[in-house]
Amino acid sequence: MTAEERRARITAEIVERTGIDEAMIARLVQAFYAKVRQDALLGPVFDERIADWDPHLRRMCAFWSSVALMSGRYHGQPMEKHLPLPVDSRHFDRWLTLFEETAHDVCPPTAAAHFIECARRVAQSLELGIAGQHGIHLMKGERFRRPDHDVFLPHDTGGEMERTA
Ligand code: HEM
Repeated sequence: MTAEERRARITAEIVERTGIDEAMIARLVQAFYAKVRQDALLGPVFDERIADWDPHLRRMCAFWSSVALMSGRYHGQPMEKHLPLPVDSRHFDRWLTLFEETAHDVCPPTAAAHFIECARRVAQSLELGIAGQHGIHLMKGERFRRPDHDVFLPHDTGGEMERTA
């Protein structure tokens, strides 16, 4: 079996088990970013960088198709895009909360669980990468927290650049 055939087989298995298809991905992406754009913590971080949302949403559909269905549709470098962002564990927690809410609203339970598992994995690796760029090697269970003057926050919440368990 070729690598392409193996990938097609894995995709077919995920589709059969979860019911995820491109239409469900499009609904999830639309609903999630509608919430993100309204969010006091995350909205401004995106507004600063995304002028035209249509290409971003198309990229995010391709990304989720690649991650959730192993379709190979996305060709990009998310880590590079996230390293310069003024974010820390607070933003990742909020991102995941909104994503999980949306997945449960938009998808059947098995599909939601699959998306959420993938999202947690990618979020963790992005947070590890961002911490690493600041010279902090996060150990298992540790989180990346920056001083507030170095991070976008809608209001003052306190904190130093540190690891937190
Ligand atoms: C702290 C939470 C997050 C924030 C504030 C954030 C913000 C952003 C922003 C502003 C961009 C556009 C960057 C640009 O075009 O210059 C972006 C792109 C992207 N984000 Fe995030 N993000 C977060 C978490 C995540 C997570 C957890 C994932 C995956 C599960 C993710 C996946 C992506 C992808 C795939 C892109 C497109 C990269 C490309 O252009 O190819 N993000 N994000």
